[in-house]
Amino acid sequence: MKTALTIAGSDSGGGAGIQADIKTMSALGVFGMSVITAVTAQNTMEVRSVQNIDVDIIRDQIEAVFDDIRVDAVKIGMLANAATVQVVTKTLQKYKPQHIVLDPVMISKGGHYLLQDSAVNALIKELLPIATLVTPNIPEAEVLVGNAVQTEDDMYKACIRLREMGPNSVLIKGGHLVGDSNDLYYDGVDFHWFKSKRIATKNTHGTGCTLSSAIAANLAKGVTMLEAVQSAKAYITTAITHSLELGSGYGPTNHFYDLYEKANGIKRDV
Ligand SMILES: Nc1ncnc2c1ncn2[C@@H]1O[C@H](COP(=O)(O)OP(=O)(O)OP(=O)(O)O)[C@@H](O)[C@H]1O
Ligand SMILES: Cc1ncc(COP(=O)(O)O)c(N)n1
Repeated sequence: MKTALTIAGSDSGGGAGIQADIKTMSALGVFGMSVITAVTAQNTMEVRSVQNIDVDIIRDQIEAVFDDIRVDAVKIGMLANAATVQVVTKTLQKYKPQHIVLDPVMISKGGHYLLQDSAVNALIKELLPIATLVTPNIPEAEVLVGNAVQTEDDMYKACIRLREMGPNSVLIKGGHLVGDSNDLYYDGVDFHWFKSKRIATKNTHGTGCTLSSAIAANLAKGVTMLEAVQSAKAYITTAITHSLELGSGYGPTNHFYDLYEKANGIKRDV
């Protein structure tokens, strides 16, 4: 069986973070493993408190997995602070996984900081250069490139700038723009739009986590990056279309594989 490892924060509400990642990997028929960087007390409305995990324990979790189990792809989400960015980078450099999908999580839907401002520099200098793909949303792309990203033209420019910062490829997500929810991909040669109509729902908690995990799961199965993003976009679109009315805030996406299979005519490949 193919495997994928998520390095991210825990969301007690189950909609984002590690929980969304493992649900996505399971739905796509990939064996999910986890390194927990922080424990958040969170629901669909708010992040109440956060306990960052000691860097030694983060390093030990990564080493425990890699020293024993083949890892076909890695997905990185919430990293909380500079020390965590540094230990994750250093430990991954030791094992050199083939695929690293970096979702540069910064702020939750409810406005809580999930990455300290002082960690952004370490993320740019250390982690971006070893990423296979980086998947910022619009506000994250703005922080990383240092200017506004609001139009399609801005997205093209930000993709080029981000790629110069070291990752093999870039996917800027359009979920935070008005109008359709179109994501722009750039691999240094070609641009590619992954488009979908905006689905009228407030239940979009964990959409970025789900998308990046689906890309990692697809890469673990051995498809090309373009195929991995294409089918992950189909997965997240179905997951948002059938999102769940749970809680009073931003509800979670839906990971029932049968819905995805039906919507896209794809058979499970385990
Ligand atoms: N209302 C929507 N309708 C259709 N697609 C959407 C919608 N909202 C987000 N998406 C898609 O979901 C994916 C994640 O994008 P988004 O910009 O929401 O990421 P994000 O802000 O990092 O997510 P999160 O922080 O909630 O995990 C993208 O493919 C985006 O186009
Ligand atoms: C542990 C964790 N990781 C990531 C997110 C981002 O998701 P969202 O922007 O939907 O709140 C989150 N809220 N919590």
